[in-house]
Amino acid sequence: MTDAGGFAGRYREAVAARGRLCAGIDPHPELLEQWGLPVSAEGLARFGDVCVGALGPTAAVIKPQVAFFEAFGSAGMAVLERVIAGCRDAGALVLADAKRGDIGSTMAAYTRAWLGDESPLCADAVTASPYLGFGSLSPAVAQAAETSRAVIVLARTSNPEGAGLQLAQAGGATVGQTIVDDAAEINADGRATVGVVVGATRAHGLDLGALGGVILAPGLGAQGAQAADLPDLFRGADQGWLLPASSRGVLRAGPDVAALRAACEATRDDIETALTGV
Ligand SMILES: O=c1ccn([C@@H]2O[C@H](COP(=O)(O)O)[C@@H](O)[C@H]2O)c(=O)[nH]1
Repeated sequence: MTDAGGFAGRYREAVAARGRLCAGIDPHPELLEQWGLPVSAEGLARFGDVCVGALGPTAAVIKPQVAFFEAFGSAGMAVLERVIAGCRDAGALVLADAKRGDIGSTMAAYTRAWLGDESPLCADAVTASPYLGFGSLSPAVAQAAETSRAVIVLARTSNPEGAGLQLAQAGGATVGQTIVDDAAEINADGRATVGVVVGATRAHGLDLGALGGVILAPGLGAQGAQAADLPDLFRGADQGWLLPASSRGVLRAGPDVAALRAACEATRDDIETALTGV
């Protein structure tokens, strides 16, 4: 798969049609129970089917949290493969939230798993940790650029524990800002190959103006962030690239497919209203 505009065109098309929401699929054991499902690979599969049916045709971007599938071993990963394929077939972009990061040679193997056309886990984008050095992500960035996909790197995460590392000074800027700047440099070609994670849970202090890529902003709903916070938090950023994310806040509306879809649409509408003022 190649196209001249890279990931940027596919992403802009998806959010223009469906709005700015990344809907998370996080099958917490508590949610399986709340949905009346067994905490087993079978329950996970039924949870996944409902999510694909409800969110696949509605959300611009769907973010399965890989950890909740891994917890069930190979059976869980088989479910994840079906969820990824089902959401992509329904027209959503899939962002695998795997937060991979390792030395370059191992990163190349992770890249084959999450961004390789031949892989059953192949997604449109994957989250990555740049804390072995931004350059260690080069295999993923190169593969993403070549195949019109994206790598979304952790810059300023939504959890309070991230501050010590991400706000540390590194050569006149915070560590988080150096990640954003490294991403912006790659995105100067207009392809939006590298996005960043910036939590919506607190002021981040980053200059995102030159990023030119997705700003994944988790924290809406269960972590306490609200759509109304977004315009101020992301003032100065190109809000066309802002992609607020919610998992449990939407998933709690299940297991009824129509109710889950309505919760996804309502969250998306709140975000669009907050960002556009209409
Ligand atoms: O900084 C980060 C990076 C990733 N996440 C992930 O997003 C979802 C949030 O789930 P909620 O249920 O909406 O709280 C989850 O998969 C996290 O691993 C994040 O929260 N913060």
